[in-house]
Amino acid sequence: MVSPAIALAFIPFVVTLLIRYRHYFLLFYRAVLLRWLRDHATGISREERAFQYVLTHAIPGDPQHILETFDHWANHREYLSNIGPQKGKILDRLIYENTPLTVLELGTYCGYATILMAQGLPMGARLYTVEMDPRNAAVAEKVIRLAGFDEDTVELIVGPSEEVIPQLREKHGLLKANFIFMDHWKRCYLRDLQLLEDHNLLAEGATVLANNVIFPGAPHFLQYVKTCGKYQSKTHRTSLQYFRAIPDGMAELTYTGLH
Ligand SMILES: C[S@@+](CC[C@H](N)C(=O)[O-])C[C@H]1O[C@@H](n2cnc3c(N)ncnc32)[C@H](O)[C@@H]1O
Repeated sequence: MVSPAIALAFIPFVVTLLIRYRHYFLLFYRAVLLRWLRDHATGISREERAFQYVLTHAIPGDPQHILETFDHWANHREYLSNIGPQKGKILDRLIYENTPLTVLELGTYCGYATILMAQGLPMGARLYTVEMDPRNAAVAEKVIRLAGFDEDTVELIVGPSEEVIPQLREKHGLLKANFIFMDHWKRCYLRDLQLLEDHNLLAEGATVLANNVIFPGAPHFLQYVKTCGKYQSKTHRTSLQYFRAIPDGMAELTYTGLH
């Protein structure tokens, strides 16, 4: 039995923890608890609820307005795992600077970053986006088509990246990617980068942008890109999507092919 005196001594420690990590607790509350409660109350997923809001508030065929409507929902209603406006600016600038003809996104979610990238692509470019959760993919498909992008511009592939990547060339006609946006589960980053290398799917000079390398973090991935000799890399320091108080970053790699 813990004596009341010892229990009292822990109170300042617990209060300090609560204050110090309050943004992470708030994130847990918004992203996990609230989501769970509302999923049960409404019987539909958070992503489907966000889509219904977008459908009734956004202008069809206007990708920018659709992005802003998602941002409004995520800021004022429920948290979403979209890349969000702050990191979106970095992604938008890199697409503009690189003018890639073939783009691969790993982790489509609701299609937010997909339409952000698609709206900046040069004529004739093609974007492949991979999502393993069929419910998220169903939402993304509707969002991408609502934004006005057809199958020739954006192809959504439903399946886990480890199964899809080896089939990209034969089944989907992707010869080499010039721009890769990695935004799926962080533990898959290293494995999938090596899969892309092994299947010779990275064009020389290709840009790889990896999200959330600080929070939740992808240490093995970062260690590999720094030591393998195949990439030049830098980190864009920013904050977690829709949570300015939580530091995060995106790693930008340039594939040199040398090792
Ligand atoms: C952070 S969200 C992606 C956000 C999206 N890129 C955006 O900014 O709009 C991560 C998504 O990756 C998907 N995912 C996770 N691991 C995956 C894998 N191995 N293959 C394909 N999709 C995956 C999840 O189902 C989830 O929808």
